[in-house]
Amino acid sequence: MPKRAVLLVNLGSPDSTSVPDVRRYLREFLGDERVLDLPAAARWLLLEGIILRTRPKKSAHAYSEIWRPEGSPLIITSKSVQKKLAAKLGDDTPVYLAMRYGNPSVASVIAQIAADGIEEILLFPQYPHYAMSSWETVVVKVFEEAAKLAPKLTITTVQPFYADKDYIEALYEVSQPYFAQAHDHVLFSYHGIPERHLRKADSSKAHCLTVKDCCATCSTAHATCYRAQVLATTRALVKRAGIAEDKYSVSFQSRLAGEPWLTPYTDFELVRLPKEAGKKNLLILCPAFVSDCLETIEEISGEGKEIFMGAGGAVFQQIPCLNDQAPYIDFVHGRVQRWLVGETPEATRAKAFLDA
Ligand SMILES: C=CC1=C(C)c2cc3[nH]c(cc4nc(cc5[nH]c(cc1n2)c(C)c5CCC(=O)O)C(CCC(=O)O)=C4C)c(C)c3C=C
Ligand SMILES: [Fe+2]
Ligand SMILES: [Fe+2]
Repeated sequence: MPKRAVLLVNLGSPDSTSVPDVRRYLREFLGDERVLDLPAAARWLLLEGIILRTRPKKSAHAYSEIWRPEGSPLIITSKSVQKKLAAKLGDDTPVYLAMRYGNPSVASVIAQIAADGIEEILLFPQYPHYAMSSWETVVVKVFEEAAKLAPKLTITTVQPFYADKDYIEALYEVSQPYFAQAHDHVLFSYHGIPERHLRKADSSKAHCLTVKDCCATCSTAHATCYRAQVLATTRALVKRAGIAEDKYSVSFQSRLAGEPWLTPYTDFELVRLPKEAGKKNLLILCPAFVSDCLETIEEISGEGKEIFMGAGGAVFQQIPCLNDQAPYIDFVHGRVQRWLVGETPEATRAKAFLDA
C-alpha cells in the first residue's frame, strides 16, 4: 500500500497583530495574482504605493480585537480540526495542515510530507465554494510547491463541496438550534469577490452576469461560478431547514474599494432589513467560511451588529461557523474515508451536484 496522508489548507493569518507582521502577511496575500489580479507592475505599484502604507495599521487593529492568547482564531480552529481528524483516522493516515498565506507555509509542509516518505495525498482546500482567490489559488500553490519539492507525490484534490449532502447536513446540524429560536429573517452573508472575477472564471465568457438570471440558468459555467455555488448552498440549506421563501436573503461582505463587487452588500442589507423591511430580529450565518475568523468575528459580530442595531434592529443572533464541531469533523472524515476506499472526490461531487 502507498503511504497516504491528508493535507488540509486554509487561508492563513498574520503571525501576530504587530503592524510589520500584518504588512508581511498582506504583502503575500494581496501579492497573489489570483487575489489582486492586475498586471504584475500595476499590482506592485498599488500594493507598495497605496495599500501597504495604510491598510496594515487598520488590519492590525482589527486582528488585535479578535486575537486569542494562543493566536489567530482561524489557525487555532484549523489546528483543532487537524487534531480531531487525525484522531479519527488513526496513525495510518497522518493529517498535515498548511496555510495559503503565512505559516505553516505550503512549501514547508510539502517538504515535511516528502521527508516523511508520503506517496499520495488528499488535498482538502478548506473552502466550500470555488473562487480564483480561494480554492483555486490553494490548488495551484500546492501543485507548484509539490513540483519543486515532492515531484513524485500523487495529489487528489477535493472539489468545492458547496452542495454536498453531508456538508449541508453539517451546516443544518450546527444551525438548527438557532433556526428553532424566534426570528424574523435569516441573512446568508458570504465573502464578496469583484464582479470581474466572476466574468473571468466563466469559461464560456458568455454566461456569468451576461445571461439574465445567470445563476438560475443551467450552465457548465457554474463549475467555476462562485455566485452560482453560494446560491446553491443557500437553496440546499433553506430546503433542508424548511425556511420560508420570504424569510431569508443573501448578501456579500468584505469588499475593497475600486470596482463593483458582488451585490447586495451585507452592510447595506443590515440597514435595509430593519429600516425598510421591518425585520428586526435577525439570524445571520456566513457559510463561505468553515472557521470563524476576522471576517465573521470583527466584521459581522462586531461592526455588522453595530450597523444593524443602529438602523433599528432589536435582536442580532449570529450562527457560528462549522469550526471544529463534530458535524464538520464527521463530514471531512467521510470525504477522506471515500478517498481511502477508492471513490474519487470528482465522482462524489458529480453526485452532490445532481442532488442539489
Ligand atoms: C481582492 C481582495 C480579496 C479577495 C478577492 C478575497 C477573497 C476571499 N477571501 C476569503 C476568505 C478570507 N479573507 C480574509 C481576510 C481578508 N480578505 C482580503 C481581501 C480579499 N479576499 C483581505 C485584505 C483580508 C485581510 C484582512 C483585512 O485587511 O481586511 C479572511 C480572514 C483571515 C483571518 O486571519 O481571519 C478569510 C477567511 C474568501 C473565501 C474569498 C473568496 C471567496
Ligand atoms: Fe478575503
Ligand atoms: Fe454565474
